[in-house]
Amino acid sequence: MLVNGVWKDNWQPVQAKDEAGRFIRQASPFRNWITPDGAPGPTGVGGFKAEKGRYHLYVAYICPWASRALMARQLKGLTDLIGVTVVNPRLTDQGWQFGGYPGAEEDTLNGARYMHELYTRADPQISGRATVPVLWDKHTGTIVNNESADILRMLNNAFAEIVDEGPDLYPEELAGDIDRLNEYLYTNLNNGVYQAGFASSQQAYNEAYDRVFAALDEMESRLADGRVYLFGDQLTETDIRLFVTLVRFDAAYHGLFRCNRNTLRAMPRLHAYMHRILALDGIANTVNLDHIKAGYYSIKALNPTGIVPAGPGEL
Ligand SMILES: N[C@@H](CCC(=O)N[C@@H](CS)C(=O)NCC(=O)O)C(=O)O
Repeated sequence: MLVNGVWKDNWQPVQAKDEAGRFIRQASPFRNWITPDGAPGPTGVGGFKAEKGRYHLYVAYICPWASRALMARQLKGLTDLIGVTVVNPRLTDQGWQFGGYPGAEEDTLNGARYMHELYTRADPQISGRATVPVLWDKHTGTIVNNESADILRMLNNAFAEIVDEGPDLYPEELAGDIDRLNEYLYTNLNNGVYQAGFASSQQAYNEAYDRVFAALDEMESRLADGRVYLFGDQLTETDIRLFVTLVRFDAAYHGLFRCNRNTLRAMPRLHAYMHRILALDGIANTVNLDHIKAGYYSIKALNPTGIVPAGPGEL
């Protein structure tokens, strides 16, 4: 991680935890928004007007948070407006690296070798982890935002005056319900699997495991009335947020993170729901099973040998 702009290479063992051994995720420092006219968004400062070719996304296919942003870019028809660079799925002592793995790309935009170089370019004194996703502004040479919840929401309408495509992922009439279900799913499932995986006490693991499966059971029941998506016929950002965890479940969380009461495949409605979303136009391009497995199983603190399991071969 970065400390006052300098990289300290003990990345892996230093996951933050509370007194009961529960994994704590750090808050994202860059919280500006792209808006149609460059006015400030809900957080941060203004100056980031929606323009074709001005912004770039740095992502990892292994990463569920980055994949939220990739999915929104795809669903909202923004692939020609916002470029993407995919990092190497295997974590190094210097964090995320560019190139050096099939499907990983060099940083032709900024010429960085590691993601942390972009963070210090944006803020030479920065402290913290150099996470993905990063939404980069080519005009000012800085990070607009590195919080996937913000990026997912801003891509829903920031570019609406240039490209008006895809479903409304945050319809006004559902906003309250979406916010509530997002929070529930984040706490219990999206972050819950990480809390199970990075727990450093039995108690912390047990708590997280119970919450993960309670949430999965609840979502399986929610789909029992035959609804297509979580809120009915309309795909929303909550579906994206659930999907990115489901699509990694059998390949990474079931084994590496010990969320092993059952596989996702054993939950027929959720499994079919996951495939329904995977089949949407362009979404399969945002999912790379090889990167997911190679990436998660490269976390040395959890898998010192680095051996990547052969299965599951398909989702
Ligand atoms: N709150 C952030 C979390 C992003 C995050 O934790 N990304 C992970 C990959 S899945 C990462 O980059 N980890 C590198 C690190 O922690 O050093 C978001 O949702 O955008």
